[in-house]
Amino acid sequence: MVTMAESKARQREDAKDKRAAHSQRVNGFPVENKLRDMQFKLAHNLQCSLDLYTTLELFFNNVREAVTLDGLRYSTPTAGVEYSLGDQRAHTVNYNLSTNENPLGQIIFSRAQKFNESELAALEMLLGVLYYPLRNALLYQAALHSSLRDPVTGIGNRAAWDAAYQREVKLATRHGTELSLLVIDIDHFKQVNDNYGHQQGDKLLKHLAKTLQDSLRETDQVFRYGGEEFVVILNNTNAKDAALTAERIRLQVAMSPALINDQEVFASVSIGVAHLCADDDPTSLFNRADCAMYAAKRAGRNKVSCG
Ligand SMILES: Nc1nc2c(ncn2[C@@H]2O[C@H](COP(=O)(O)OP(=O)(O)OP(=O)(O)O)[C@@H](O)[C@H]2O)c(=O)[nH]1
Repeated sequence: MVTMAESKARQREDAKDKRAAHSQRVNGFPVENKLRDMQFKLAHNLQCSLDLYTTLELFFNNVREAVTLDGLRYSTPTAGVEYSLGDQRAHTVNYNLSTNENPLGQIIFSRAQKFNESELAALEMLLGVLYYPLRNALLYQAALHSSLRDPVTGIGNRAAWDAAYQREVKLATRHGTELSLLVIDIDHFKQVNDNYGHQQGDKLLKHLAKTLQDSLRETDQVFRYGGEEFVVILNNTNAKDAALTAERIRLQVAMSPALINDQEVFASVSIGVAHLCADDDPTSLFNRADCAMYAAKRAGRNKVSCG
């Protein structure tokens, strides 16, 4: 049997529970307390990585727990990043992000239905948590990028080459796919330095890196190995096509003068080609391409030789 006092107390408790439930969710949408918990959880999760793409994925997945979203697009022209997550839909909301005047890029949320005011407020609250992790991820990416770039030519440096080469040989060996390698050395480069000075020599290196990149497919990878030597990894490329590619590069270099001290200076390159065989490892493949390059030099320069 329930007394009158007990019944009143129970009614008071029920009303309290209802108010609490209401403050957690209105029309299926989480409000203040819940959002604060989500902000806290998001801030915690975003501490887990300095990688830009992981940061954006964590953010997207966490925000989706608070607001229904189909897609997110992030772009920053300054860092050359464009990244999409989920499915992009008709209704979008854009935010330009910055801290202390430093641009951090643009985020576009999208979904099939319109966003309402309280959802926009929630997105903005959660975006507030993203600013500093995003800034740190961008700084980390810039540091990583510059540690792997050759400052003279802007292409991958020796460290980038080492990592990429080991990885590509391992992958090609494991999957049984074709892989070829070019070792490219500028002919008589010392004369350019001697005649025009080191700064102009650097200009020629830059010009050559661009000519190489323009002569290759996007999936080919070109690096400055050191000094006036470049290396190119050709994925999914057999020996015959690698030799044709090398010949195309040789001709392109010979036909594209660099502008040095307002004069057109023609350079040439000697190229060694090697194709990955069943019993090759990264060192043996490289040595064959390198020896072939020296054979091309001995044969008179401005030549392609296959090892
Ligand atoms: N400007 C400039 N010169 C460099 C750089 N790195 C190496 N060099 C120069 O590259 C030249 C290489 O000379 P060598 O090894 O004799 O080769 P080469 O003159 O190209 O002759 P061959 O390779 O035999 O055709 C040297 O003068 C180096 O100082 C660089 O970053 N910038």
